This record gives sequence, structure tokens and C-alpha cells, in this order.
Amino acid sequence: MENLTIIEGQGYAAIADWLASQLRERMDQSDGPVTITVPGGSTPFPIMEQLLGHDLDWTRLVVWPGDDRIVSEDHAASNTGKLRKLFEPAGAEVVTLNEMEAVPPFALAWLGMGADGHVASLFPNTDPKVDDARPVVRLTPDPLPPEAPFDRISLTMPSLLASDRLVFVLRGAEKRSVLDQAIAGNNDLPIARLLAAARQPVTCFT
Ligand SMILES: O=C1O[C@H](COP(=O)(O)O)[C@@H](O)[C@H](O)[C@H]1O
Repeated sequence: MENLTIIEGQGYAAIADWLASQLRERMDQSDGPVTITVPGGSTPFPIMEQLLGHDLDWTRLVVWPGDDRIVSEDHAASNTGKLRKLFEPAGAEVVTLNEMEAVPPFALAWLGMGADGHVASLFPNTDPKVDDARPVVRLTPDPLPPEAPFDRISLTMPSLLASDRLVFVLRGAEKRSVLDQAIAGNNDLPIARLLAAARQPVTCFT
């Protein structure tokens, strides 16, 4: 994949620096808002804390959760609730994901990946398609992940692919092996489908 760069062994601060430089570049290109989508789970939040330490005009940032668990925003498992607590005090807007009819193109789609190869909440059992006509879907993972056993809402593959840049941050040898197999075309997991369809630059921090 000529559009793919893998960057290994970076700490949270270095990844946050990289993300900040991407956002700064976009903010320098126009005076308007910069709209991104970000992951949930556990990996991204310490990086977001570091990112918010950067001197950027956060009032110009619009943050879409890439997915969420169907729980109230004050539930510990709510991605949106955690994003609000982090980004809103800095002045950024955080969007509530619902079954809207359209989503904007993203300057950057930051994603995680589960060890089962799911991206956002597009789990293998949901058979996500790169030509899904829906921008957002509700779905039920099967099996339910024990750490977050909830129904989900998620951006679809076309919504994620409508971004100028894809960025993955995934930790651990198990996930790295799933990623490598996906890149090699040796599995048909959601991560493999997304990467095979991606035409924009893709950066993977592992
Ligand atoms: O459930 C989810 O899992 C994935 C991976 O999360 P991690 O904690 O293993 O990094 C995440 O990307 C997704 O947004 C989240 O809702």
C-alpha cells in the first residue's frame, strides 16, 4: 500500500505532537472550522489529554465520535461523554452521533482497532460494506466485547473513507499482527476492508 505509513514505538506525547501538527496545518489553510472524527475505547484518551496541551485554536475544532456505546453520556462507557469532558472546556464542539442523514467529510479520521479487527464499532459480525448507503448505523456486536457489552452506533465505512487522512493508533503485538495480516490481504476483517478501499494517506501508529 503506497499510501500507508507505519510508525512504531512512539509514546503518547509524540503521537499527540503529530496530531497537533496535522490540525495546525489544516487550521492554517482556512479560517473555518476543522472537523475530525476520533475513536473511543481506552487507547485514545491519554493521547487526547496530551493533544489538548498544544496551543491551537480549539474553538475551531469540531469533534465527531467515530462510534459509541448506546448508553447515557454520563455512563463510564460513553465515548461521547468522555469527549465532552475533554474537548468542551477547551472550546471545541463535540457532536452527538445519531442516525443522521449525512455526515461531513473529515479533515482527519482518527481510529482505533480491536483485536477482532473492528474499526469504530464496525464489528466483523456486522459485515460492514465500503458501499453502505447509510452514513451512520446502529448495530449489535456478536460476540459482545466483555469490556463494553453494549449495542453500538457507528459511522459507516463510506463516512470514514470520506476523510482527507486516516490515522490509526493501536497498541500491542496482537493488534499489530491483525493489522499486518489485513495489510497483506490475508483476512477480510473490517480493518482489511477499510484499508483496501482507502485512497488517502493512512498513518498507523503501533
Ligand atoms: O469499543 C471500541 O473499541 C475500539 C478499540 O478500543 P481500544 O480501547 O482497544 O483502543 C475503539 O477504537 C472504538 O472506538 C471503541 O468504541
